[in-house]
Amino acid sequence: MSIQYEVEQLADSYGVADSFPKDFGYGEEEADIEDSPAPSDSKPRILLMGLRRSGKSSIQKVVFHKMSPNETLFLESTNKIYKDDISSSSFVNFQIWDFPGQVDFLDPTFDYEMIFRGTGALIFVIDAQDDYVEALSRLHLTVSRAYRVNPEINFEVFIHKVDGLSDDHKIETQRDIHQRANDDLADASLEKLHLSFYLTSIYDHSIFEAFSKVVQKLIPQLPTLENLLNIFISNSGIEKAFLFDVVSKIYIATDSSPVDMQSYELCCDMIDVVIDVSCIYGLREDGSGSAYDKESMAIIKLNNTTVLYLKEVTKFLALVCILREESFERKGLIDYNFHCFRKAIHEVFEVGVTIQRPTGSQAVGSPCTKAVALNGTPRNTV
Ligand SMILES: Nc1nc2c(ncn2[C@@H]2O[C@H](COP(=O)(O)OP(=O)(O)OP(=O)(O)O)[C@@H](O)[C@H]2O)c(=O)[nH]1
Repeated sequence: MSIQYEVEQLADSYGVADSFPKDFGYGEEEADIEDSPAPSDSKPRILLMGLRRSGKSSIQKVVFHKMSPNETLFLESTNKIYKDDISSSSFVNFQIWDFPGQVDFLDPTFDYEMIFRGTGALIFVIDAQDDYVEALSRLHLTVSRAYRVNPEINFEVFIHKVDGLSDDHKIETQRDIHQRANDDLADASLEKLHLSFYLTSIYDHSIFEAFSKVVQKLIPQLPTLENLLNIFISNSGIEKAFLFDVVSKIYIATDSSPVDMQSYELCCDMIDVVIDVSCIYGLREDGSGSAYDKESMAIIKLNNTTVLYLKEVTKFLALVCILREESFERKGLIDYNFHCFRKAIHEVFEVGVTIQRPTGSQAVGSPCTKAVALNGTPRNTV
C-alpha cells in the first residue's frame, strides 16, 4: 500500500532531560524516578512467570525495550528475578518482574507471600510449540498459590509462540489449554479463580494487543476514558480512536466499537513512522530535543480514502484516529473536539494524582495495589 504522509512540526522542545534516548527512556534494572510517588518495591507489579524458555524475557524486551524479535534468539536464560521499572517514561507506572523458569515454591528464600500481595496481574506464559503438560501443572500450582495469598490478582495466560502454528492448530491449542486448566481448577474447588487466555507471538502485534488488555484491566479510570473516546469520535465523524502509550505502543483505551487487528497494527505503524521521522528530522542540530512532545502531530493519508490522525495528549500518551477523507474535511471541528477531549483527559489524571498524593506510597496488600499508578499528566505542564 502506498502511503502519502505529511508530518508537521514533529518536534520542538521538551528539554534535553525529557528527550527519548535510544531505548525511549526506559531504564534498565530498577531505575527509579526521583519524584516517584511510591518506592520502587511497593509499586504495583506485573509478574511474568512460566517454564524455562517459554519466552518471558523476550516478551518484556520486545514490548518495553524495543528489541527486535530476532535478537531474542540470543537472550541468555534468566537466573534471578529481574525487576524492570518502566515508570520513568511510560504512562503506566508499574514494575515488571521477570522470573527465572525454575522458581521453586518450596525454597524458603522465595517469599512468594510478599511477592503476590503487591501484584496486580500475573502473566503465565505457555510455549504453544512445546508439549504443554508440564506447563499446565506449573500454571495450576502457581495460580492456586497466588490466589490464596491475593484473590484480587488478574490471572492472564499467554499461549505464546503461536507464529509457528496454523490457524486451526491455534484454535485447537487454545481450546485444549483452556479446558484442561479450568478442569484442574474445578478439581481443586477453585472455580472462582478466573483465567483469561490470549494467543501471542513476538513476531506480530498480538503481544502488544494482549499486553494492552492486561494493562487496561489495571486502570481504574478505564470506563471514563472509553466514555470520553466515544463522545469524541461520535461528535467528530471518526471511525476508530486509540489512546496509546507512545513508548510501548500499548493502547490504554479505545472507543467501544470492536477492535480489529488491522486497525490496531496500522496505528502502531503510524507511531513508529512518526517517531522514526522525528528522530531523524525533529531534533536540533546538536541532537538535543525530543522525538515526541507537545507539538507532535501527524496526518497520514492512505490511498484508500482513509486518514490516520495522531496528536499528543500528554507527555506519554497519543491519540491515534482512523477516519474517512470526507470526515477529515471538517478538521477544525475535529481539532476543537480534540482540544476538549485533551482537557478532560488531563483533568481525569490530575484527580488521580491528587488522590494518590496524600496517602503517599500504597500499602502493600491493600486493595488499591491492584490498580496501577498512572503517569497520566506531567504535573508541571497543565
Ligand atoms: N517462534 C517464537 N519464538 C519465540 C517467541 N518468543 C520467544 N521466542 C524464543 O524463545 C526462546 C526463549 O526465550 P526467552 O525469552 O529467553 O525465554 P524465558 O522464558 O525468558 O527463559 P528463561 O529465562 O530460561 O526462563 C528464545 O530463543 C526466543 O527467541 C515467539 O513469540 N515466537
